[in-house]
Amino acid sequence: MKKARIIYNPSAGREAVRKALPDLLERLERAGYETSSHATTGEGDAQRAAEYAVKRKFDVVVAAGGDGTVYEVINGLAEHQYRPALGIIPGGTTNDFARALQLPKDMEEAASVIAGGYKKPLDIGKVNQKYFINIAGGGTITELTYEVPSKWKTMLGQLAYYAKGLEKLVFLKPTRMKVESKEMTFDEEIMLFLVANSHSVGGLKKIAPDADLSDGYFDVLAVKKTSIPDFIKIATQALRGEHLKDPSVIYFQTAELQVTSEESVQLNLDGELGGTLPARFRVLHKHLQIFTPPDK
Ligand SMILES: Nc1ncnc2c1ncn2[C@@H]1O[C@H](COP(=O)(O)OP(=O)(O)OP(=O)(O)O)[C@@H](O)[C@H]1O
Repeated sequence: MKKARIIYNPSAGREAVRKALPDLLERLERAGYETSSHATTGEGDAQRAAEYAVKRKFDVVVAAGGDGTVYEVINGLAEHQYRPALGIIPGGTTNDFARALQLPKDMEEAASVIAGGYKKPLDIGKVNQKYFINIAGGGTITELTYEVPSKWKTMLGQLAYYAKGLEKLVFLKPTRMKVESKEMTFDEEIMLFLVANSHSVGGLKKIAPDADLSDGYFDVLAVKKTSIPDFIKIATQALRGEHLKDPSVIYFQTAELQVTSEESVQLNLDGELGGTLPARFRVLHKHLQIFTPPDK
């Protein structure tokens, strides 16, 4: 019998996953899996739980929670030779990656996607000794995701991110960064820097419109130094995916890049604080088998 383990964050999404867990387990059992679960206890625990699942040769690991839980689980799986297939249950506040995969918002329906058995080999990103699957970023505006207090998330849900974003905009300042790759090299003052594996982050579903999770490339987007009103204009255009023609926007594809700065720049990996520059980014092509809705 195939073994599936659900690693879930009991505090995510106002305890939504904790409440749904019995139904999620039952859905997988009906699909023929022997199931077990692990409730995470705090930072780093989902990664340790994923490493345990690798060691015990589970067939499937399910990350149930928000993007932070998915990020930790990926980091527990990525560097091993044997890697269980990954299922995702969107139970967090924003669920960017689940959205990029076009998973159903309803957790039981997302469990049915895993039960359905259709999966694809997808790319992930490696940066220094860490891994990400959705989007990595740098620049003061990207600090907002890990600076949102969890109390705000409980009270406001996704609005908490917009509130923090507005606060960050007021203090937005450019950072000088040097980006080097085979395809493009620049040394500029940057308002926002993104290395996208998928096309969607936050409410911006077309921020990296050409990003494809299995093409072997990152889509790199940088916004050069602008005034705050111009930055807001570009952000508004990004809602419709119309920001790429702005002269302040640099956009290109590459499988590998090196980023350095003389300033202290924190890296945002899938919404979590993931170390600082300098950083070397590399695509690990089709590195993880991930359950998705079948192609239409
Ligand atoms: N039992 C727990 N109690 C409190 N915090 C936890 C617990 N388990 C994990 N965490 C923390 O929660 C973070 C991840 O939260 P997660 O992304 O799953 O949910 P979220 O914050 O509601 O959603 P989103 O990331 O989409 O905003 C982890 O980085 C970890 O530090």
